[in-house]
Amino acid sequence: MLVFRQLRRFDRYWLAPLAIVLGIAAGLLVGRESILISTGARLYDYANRLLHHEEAISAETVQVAKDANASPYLPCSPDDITLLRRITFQARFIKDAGRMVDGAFLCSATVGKLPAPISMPVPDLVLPSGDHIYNSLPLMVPAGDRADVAVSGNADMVIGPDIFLDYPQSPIHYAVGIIGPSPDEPSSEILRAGVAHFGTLPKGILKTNKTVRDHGSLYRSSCSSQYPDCAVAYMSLDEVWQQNQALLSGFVVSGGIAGLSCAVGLLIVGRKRRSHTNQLRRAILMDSLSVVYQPIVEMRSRRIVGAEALARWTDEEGDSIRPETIIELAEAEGFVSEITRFVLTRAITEIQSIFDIDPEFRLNINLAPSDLADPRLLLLLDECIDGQRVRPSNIAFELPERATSNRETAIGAIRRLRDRGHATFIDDFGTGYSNLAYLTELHVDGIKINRSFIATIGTEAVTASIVPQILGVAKALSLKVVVQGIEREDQAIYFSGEDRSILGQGWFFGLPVPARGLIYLCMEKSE
Ligand SMILES: Nc1nc2c(ncn2[C@@H]2O[C@@H]3COP(=O)(O)O[C@H]4[C@@H](O)[C@H](n5cnc6c(=O)[nH]c(N)nc65)O[C@@H]4COP(=O)(O)O[C@H]3[C@H]2O)c(=O)[nH]1
Repeated sequence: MLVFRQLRRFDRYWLAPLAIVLGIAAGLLVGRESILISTGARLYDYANRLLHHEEAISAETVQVAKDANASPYLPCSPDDITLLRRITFQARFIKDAGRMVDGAFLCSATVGKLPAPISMPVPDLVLPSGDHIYNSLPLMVPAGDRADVAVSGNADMVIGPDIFLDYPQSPIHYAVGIIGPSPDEPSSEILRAGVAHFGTLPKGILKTNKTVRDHGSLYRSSCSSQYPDCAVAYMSLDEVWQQNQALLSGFVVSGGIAGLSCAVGLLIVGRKRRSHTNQLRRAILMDSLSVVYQPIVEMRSRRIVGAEALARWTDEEGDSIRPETIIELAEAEGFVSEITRFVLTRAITEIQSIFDIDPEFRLNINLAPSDLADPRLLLLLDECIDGQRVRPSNIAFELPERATSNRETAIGAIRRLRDRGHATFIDDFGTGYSNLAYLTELHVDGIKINRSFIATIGTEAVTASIVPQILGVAKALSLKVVVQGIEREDQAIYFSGEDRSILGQGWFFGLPVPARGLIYLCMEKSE
C-alpha cells in the first residue's frame, strides 16, 4: 500500500513537467506536420501556375506553327515573310517566326531572307510529333542573345527568353520545361526556366502527384495532360523552417500550454476524486447515503412483484453523484462491499412492511464483482435475513456482466447464493462478457436485458434487434427475463404477451423512488 501511495505522490510531482514536455513534443510534431502539409499545398499551387503559363506558351507555339505552315506563298518569298511578320507581331510569347527547310534556316520575320541557308545543328529534343526543339540557341537578332527554338513542319519559332520573368525563383524555386519521350534521361528535356534540370530532381518526381521529401527539400510536380510540359516547384527544408519559425513556435507554445492545462486538469480531477473518495467513506460511516427503489412488474398483469434497490449519494458540496461514479470510486478504492452492506441493510429495514403484505415480493440488490469473492457477504446475509419477516427468496442479486468474466469465482458465488435460496440475475445482459451458452454454466436464475436493446422496440430497427432471439433462448433455457428501460406504452405492449414469466422495469412503470413511495405504490396496487 505504501509503495502505491509513494508512486501516486511521484505521479503528482512529475505529472506537470511530463505533460508539458509531452505537450511541447506533440506541438512540435503537429506543427511540423501542418507546416509540411501547407508548404506542399503552396508548392502545388505554384507548380500549377507555372504549368498554366507554360501551357499557354505551348498552345501559342502550336498555333503559330499551324498558321505559318498554312502559308499559300513560296517559302521566304516577300509575301511569305510579310505573313511571318504579321504572325510574329500578333504573338505574345513567340519573338520570331521563320522557315527551316531540310535542316537549314532560310529566313525569318526579323532577319528577312538570308543570303545563304544556315545548316542547323542536331536538335536537342525530338518530340513524338516529329517537332524539334533547340535549347538556348544563339540568335542572329539581337546578336549574342540565346533562346529556345521550336521547329514544326517548315516553320520555326523563337520563344522569348524572358517569358518566365514574372515568376520569381524565391522563396519557391522551380524548374519548368518540355519533357521528351523518355523523361528519365537527362538529355530528354528542355528546361524552359528554372535553376535545376529535371534530371537533377528526385527520380520519379514527374510521375507522382504527391509532395516528395528528398535530400532535405520538398518537391511537388504538375504535368500537362495536353502538352509535353511539366513544372516542379521545390523548397529546402531549412528555408521552410526559417520561413515558418513564428508559426512553429506558436505550435510548440500551444502544445506546452495544452500539456500544462491537461496536467492541471488531471491534478484537479485527481484531487477532487481523492476528496470525493474521502467524502464517500464519511457518508457510508455516517449512514448518509440513501436508497431508492424502482418497481419491477409482471408484464402481463402489470402487477408490482419486486423492486431494484439503487444507491444514491449527494456529496458535501450538495451535488448528487451518479451511481456509476459512486460504485467506480468505491471499487477503485476497494470499499464497494461497504456500499453493498449499506444498501442491503438499509433496504431490508426500509421496505420490510412490503414483505409483510406480499411474502413473494422480491428485492433486487446490485453486487459488484469483488462482492462475489467476499465471504463477508454471506455473513451479512445471515445477519439480515431472519427467515420470518424476510426470507431468502425475498432477496435476489444482480451481477454485472463483467463480474462473470472470472468464471470460477462467479460460478462458486452463484452456487452459494442459490443454495441459500437467493435468485441471481445477470444485469445489463448483452453488453459484455456473457453469452447465452455461458449462462447455462453459471446457473443463474435469469437475465436483465440491457435497456439499449429495448430502445429499438417500436422503431423500424426492431427487425435488426436481437431481443426476440434473446427471449427465445432464455425461454429454452428456462431463464427468467427482466426487460429493463421500458419507457413507452408500445414497448410495454411488445412484452405483454402470454409469457407470464417476463418481468419489466422502466420509467413507464415507475421511476426510482424512496421507500415511502414504493410502499405507497405497492399498497395502492394491492387494494
Ligand atoms: N434511460 C432509462 N433509464 C432507466 C429506466 N429505468 C431505469 N433506469 C435506470 O437504469 C439503471 C438500472 O440499474 P442498473 O442497470 O442496475 O445500473 C445501475 C447499477 O449498475 C449501478 N448501481 C446503482 N446502485 C448500485 C448499488 O447499490 N450497488 C452496485 N454495485 N451498483 C449500483 O449504477 C447503475 C445506474 O443506476 P441508476 O443511475 O440508478 O440507473 C438505473 C435506473 O435509474 C428507463 O426507463 N430509461
